[in-house]
Amino acid sequence: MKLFSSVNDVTDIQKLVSEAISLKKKPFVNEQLGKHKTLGLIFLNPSLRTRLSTQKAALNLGMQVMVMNLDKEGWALETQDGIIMNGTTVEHIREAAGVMGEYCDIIGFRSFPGLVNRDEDYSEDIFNKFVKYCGVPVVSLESATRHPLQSLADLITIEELKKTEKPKVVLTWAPHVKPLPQAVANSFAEWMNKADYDFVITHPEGYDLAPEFVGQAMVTTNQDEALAGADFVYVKNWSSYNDYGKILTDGEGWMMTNEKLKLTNNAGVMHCLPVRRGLELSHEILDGPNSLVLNQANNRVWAAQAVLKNILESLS
Ligand SMILES: CCC[C@H](NC(=O)CCC(=O)O)C(=O)O
Ligand SMILES: NC(=O)OP(=O)(O)O
Repeated sequence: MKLFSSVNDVTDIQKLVSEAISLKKKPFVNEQLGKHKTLGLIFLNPSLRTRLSTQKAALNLGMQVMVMNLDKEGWALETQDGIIMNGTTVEHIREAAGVMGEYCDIIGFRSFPGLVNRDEDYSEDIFNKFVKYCGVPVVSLESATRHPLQSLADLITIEELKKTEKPKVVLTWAPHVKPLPQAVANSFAEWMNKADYDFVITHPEGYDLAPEFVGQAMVTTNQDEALAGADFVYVKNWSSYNDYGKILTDGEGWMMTNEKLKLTNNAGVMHCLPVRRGLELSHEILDGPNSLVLNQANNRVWAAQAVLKNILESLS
C-alpha cells in the first residue's frame, strides 16, 4: 500500500479490519517494523482524534513522529500552478510537499474543502498535488471529500458489535450552525456500500450526497422510516452538495433523541466527533448506554496502525 485516501485503495477490506482487530489485542507485536522510520502528520485544519490516534499508532509500530499545523506554523501556502507569487502566499505546495518528503518516510495530510467551488473541492486538487510532490506514501487524515481512517474505524466498530451478518445501518443527517464538509458522510457511505450491509441514508430535501458516494444505498427524507429497526445509527451533519456549501434548513426535529431511538432495534449510535451536543446529537444519547462514540475513537488507533503497518511492509 502506497496511498490510503479511500476505500478504493484497499485490496482486501475484511483482511484490513481483521488486522486492526488483531493489533487491538496485541498493539506492540510489530514494534520493530517502524524502527528508524519517520511519520509526518501535516494538518491544514484542526484535529484531536486523528492527530493523537495516528501518532499513537505510529509509536506502537516503533516509528518516530513529527506533527505540524502547517496552516498556523508553516508559510502561507500557494497551491495554484503557474502563477507569479507576488501576493500573500510565500511557499508553493511543490516545494513544501517536496521538502517534507525529504524528512519523512510516510506522511499523513489533512486538508478540508473550501466549500465554495465544488468542482475544485471534488477534484481533490490540493490533496492530489501533495501526494504528487511529496514523493512518499501518503495517508489521508481527511481530505475535501473523504475521511478514510474514520470510516475504517467505524467499520471496525460495527464489525465488532454487530449481532447479525447484515445489520441495518442508517446514516442520518443532523442539524448544525455552520456549513460542514460532506467528507465524513461520503466516506462512511462508500465503506458501508462495500461492506454490503442493509444501508440507508436519510436527510432533509436538498442534502443529497454525490451519487458516486450514495451508490446502492436506499435514500429517504423520512427519518422515522429510515430509523425503523436500525441496528446502528450514524449521526453527522453535512452542508448541501447540490447547493454547494449551503445550509438549507435549521433541521428542526432531526436531532437524534431517546424518543427516536425507540424506533430502532436498540441501535448503537455513532458520531465521528467532535460533536455539537444538544444540536447535532442529544446529551441523553451521548451520555447513555447506546453511544458508541468512544468505541469509534478507540478504534481510530487500530485503524491507523493497520494502515501504517501495511505501508511500512511495502517499504521494506
Ligand atoms: C472529523 C470531522 C471534522 C469536521 N468537523 C467539523 O469541522 C466540526 C466543526 C464544528 O462543529 O464547528 C467535518 O465535519 O468534516
Ligand atoms: N473524528 C476525527 O477525525 O476527529 P478530529 O477531527 O478531532 O481528528
